[in-house]
Amino acid sequence: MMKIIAFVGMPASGKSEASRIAAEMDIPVIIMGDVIRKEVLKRGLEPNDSNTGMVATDLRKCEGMDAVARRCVSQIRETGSELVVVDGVRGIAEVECFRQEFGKGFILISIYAPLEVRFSRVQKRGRSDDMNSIDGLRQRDERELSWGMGEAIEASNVEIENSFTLETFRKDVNDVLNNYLKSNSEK
Ligand SMILES: Nc1ncnc2c1ncn2[C@@H]1O[C@H](COP(=O)(O)OP(=O)(O)OP(=O)(O)O)[C@@H](O)[C@H]1O
Repeated sequence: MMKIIAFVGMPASGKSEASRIAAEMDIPVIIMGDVIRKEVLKRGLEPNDSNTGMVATDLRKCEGMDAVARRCVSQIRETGSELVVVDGVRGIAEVECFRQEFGKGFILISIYAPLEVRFSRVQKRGRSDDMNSIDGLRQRDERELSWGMGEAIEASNVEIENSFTLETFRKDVNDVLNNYLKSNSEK
């Protein structure tokens, strides 16, 4: 059975870090945001932050909350890989779409780190769209939750805590992914 693993979690919980670990293990990673960037280019727009946000909202309005997930399904199948990681699941509608498509082969992993820990990491990350106060991060959390992130986290099959060192996290993610790689090769 084809296995699809997706990471979900609050902003700066460590999802990109987890996907990077998968890529290092030579597992194909499908980035949901790329679907939106592709659509931005198709519409002849400049791929900046505001256009990306606008197109993401528009796609969901026109085609439903699972629009981006549905566009990813064919890309996932085209990899021809038995194990694929999907980066960027944000809402329960997307989880339902993948569950419907891949059944028990879809595995959702939530990543958890407390607000204060995430904020200190955001400050170190210094990404242009990052917030510069803990209230800013709290507002970002609220926005994500209002789009169904809370339900998606609740629907996860496994939780990985990322409150410790990066080394510990990398080992934990590696162990979980290896488990699924192994259970694939046993069949
Ligand atoms: N255990 C850790 N110790 C120290 N730094 C960490 C740890 N885990 C992640 N980080 C760092 O914290 C920052 C946030 O992590 P990352 O970008 O992976 O989060 P994300 O969930 O993808 O965030 P977003 O939802 O905002 O895109 C990154 O700079 C990452 O390298």
